[in-house]
Amino acid sequence: MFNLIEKVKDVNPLVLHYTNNVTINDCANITLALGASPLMSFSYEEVEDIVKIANSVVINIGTMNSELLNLYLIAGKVANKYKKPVILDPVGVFATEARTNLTNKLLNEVKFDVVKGNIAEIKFIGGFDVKGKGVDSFDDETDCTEIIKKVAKKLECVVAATGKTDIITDGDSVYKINNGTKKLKGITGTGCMSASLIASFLGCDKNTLECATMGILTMSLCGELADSQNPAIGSFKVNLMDEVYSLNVDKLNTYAKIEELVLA
Ligand SMILES: Nc1ncnc2c1ncn2[C@@H]1O[C@H](COP(=O)(O)OP(=O)(O)O)[C@@H](O)[C@H]1O
Ligand SMILES: Cc1ncsc1CCOP(=O)(O)O
Ligand SMILES: [Mg+2]
Repeated sequence: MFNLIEKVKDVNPLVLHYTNNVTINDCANITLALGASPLMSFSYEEVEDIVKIANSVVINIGTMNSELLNLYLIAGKVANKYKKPVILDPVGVFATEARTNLTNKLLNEVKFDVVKGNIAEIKFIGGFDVKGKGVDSFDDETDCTEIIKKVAKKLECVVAATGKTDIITDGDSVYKINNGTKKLKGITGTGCMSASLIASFLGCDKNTLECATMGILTMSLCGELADSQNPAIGSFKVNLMDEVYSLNVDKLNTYAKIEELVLA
């Protein structure tokens, strides 16, 4: 699986984003740092043409508005039509009824390959009680593996839930990642950027579970490495980008704290 870090650079997939206007620039830059090509769009006019040329599609509802609701739906459906892998980031799904309704509509009408959110967002989609505020999760205390597996079974796709321990599962096999640093919560967009990383891997390989795992591992591990000298928060963000740019198989072999649980 770690060889995907080289494959993504060789393939240089085109990663189409329908994303929020808070972290859009960071998503573009992290995609480039990993070795893929970002493309952002807010246009109805080009959906069909632009999805056709993309290798993968991100739909992130973070700053949705009434004009964008249908765009996300159309983009998702066109991605399905052209068999392009598509990932949903249901940012703040638990925060407002409008976000909940949009997410439910997307999940009902689009077949997603991956749904990625923080643990509170994913638990909420599964119908569980959550601890969160706005776009942030405070749901880190207990092991949520069984809950996240249930959500993956319900959604019939790979689910990636981020937190102190990241959990990635297709409902049967599970990867748990114990890299990371609290500082990743101190800058906005580390969740959004994780979706960009997953989509970059999805654009170059067919193993959805491994691509999702590598996307989350890249963020958590690079965050940990970026924090090794305890930099202040602004420098941490710069270091994070540098670590993603220089991540390789050797570093993954040395530092990844990843556990695989396979169905007995
Ligand atoms: N308490 C924590 N300790 C270490 N890493 C964390 C912690 N919480 C989140 N992370 C990491 O931060 C990144 C973003 O996750 P998260 O903050 O859950 O997403 P979001 O930004 O969507 O809310 C992930 O790589 C995750 O592993
Ligand atoms: C703060 C904020 N508000 C709307 S979208 C957004 C960015 C959320 O980014 P992330 O989910 O990566 O924390
Ligand atoms: Mg998020």
